[in-house]
Amino acid sequence: MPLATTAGSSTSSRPKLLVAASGTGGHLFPALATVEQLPDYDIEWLGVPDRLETQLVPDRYSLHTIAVTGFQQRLGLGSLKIFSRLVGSILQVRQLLRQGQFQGVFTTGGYIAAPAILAARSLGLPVILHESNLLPGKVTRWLSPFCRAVAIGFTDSAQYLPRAQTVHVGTPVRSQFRSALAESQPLNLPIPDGAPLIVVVGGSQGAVAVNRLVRQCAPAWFDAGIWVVHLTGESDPEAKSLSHPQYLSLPFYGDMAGILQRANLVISRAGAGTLTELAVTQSPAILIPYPYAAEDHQTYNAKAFAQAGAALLFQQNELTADLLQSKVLYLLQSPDVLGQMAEAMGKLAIVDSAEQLADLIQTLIKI
Ligand SMILES: CC(=O)N[C@H]1[C@@H](OP(=O)(O)OP(=O)(O)OC[C@H]2O[C@@H](n3ccc(=O)[nH]c3=O)[C@H](O)[C@@H]2O)O[C@H](CO)[C@@H](O)[C@@H]1O
Repeated sequence: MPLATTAGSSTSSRPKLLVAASGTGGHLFPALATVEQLPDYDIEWLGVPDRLETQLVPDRYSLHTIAVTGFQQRLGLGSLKIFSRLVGSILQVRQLLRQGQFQGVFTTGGYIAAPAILAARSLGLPVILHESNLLPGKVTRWLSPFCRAVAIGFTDSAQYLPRAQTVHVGTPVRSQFRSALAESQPLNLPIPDGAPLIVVVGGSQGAVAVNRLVRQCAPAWFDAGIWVVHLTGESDPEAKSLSHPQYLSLPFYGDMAGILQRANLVISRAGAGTLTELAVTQSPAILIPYPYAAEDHQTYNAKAFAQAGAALLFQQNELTADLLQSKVLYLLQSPDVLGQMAEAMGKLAIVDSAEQLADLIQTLIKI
């Protein structure tokens, strides 16, 4: 498949950086937050043709797309196909890097990182990889020795990357989070001032199983005067099945900084992006890791937050509606406990992570 580009490349004497970030909000938002801090760089993007980057990137940067898929555990015909596709995509990225005269690559991991790292390495170009999860993904573990530096979101990730140059920077959050911290803006949602508020978020794609549990619990919460903002994701067929004056359901919401800051309690999956945002906004949380995430990596993330006292952790298979309903009621009636959790969240925050990562890029990738 040929390399596709959505906008013309620019030519200039500024350093040129190829950003390889693709798939989910968890990969894209930290990358966008970082490059916002690199105004002196010419940025172009590498992604795939059918994921979130096609919505988030083209307005701001040229997006080049290639066809790559995930890596399978077992060897077989499928993996041979993936391998030959990988070789093809390495060649495409090599050509892009050479023709575009890029000085280096910045990637947030995942399957797009493999051809990007290998192509850059074959041309002797520096790569900086950011890994937001506590348990680094496979591509990060395999290819981190080829990167000039691996910036990590959790200090404990370093133990899984013994042959990499790791630097702990946390995970960058969008600039909306930093401005919300500086001065809180009114929310564009009709929630009365002072009403207790639960926000439910299932990562950038929503979480159908969590949504179902929340809808079962919600009537008891409404009776207790609690409001619920439910970010359902786009793919929940029952997303519109509950209606109540204290209930707002949205497939996706843009002002995450505002809503998380306003929440008394957040019920969430345990993707690294959302966890970082919860820390920055000091929002106490109940975490329900996505049970089918690669190598159960969300449980590793969630455990770090639970052990710090910032969140309660429940595995989806042990969490009944009764248990969730009563935990939430207990927490919302225990302001001291919520206060301690919020404080513990704040201690996990690295608010200037984007700046730290941008500094690292500027030190290692220049003309
Ligand atoms: C299912 C899965 O494997 N998810 C992974 C994916 O992130 P995934 O995108 O699923 O989840 P994350 O929590 O990392 O990020 C979600 C992002 O979407 C934003 N958001 C969400 C809902 C909404 O309505 N509006 C909105 O803006 C959140 O604020 C956050 O910035 O990559 C992350 C980084 O490798 C991993 O930690 C996650 O485990």
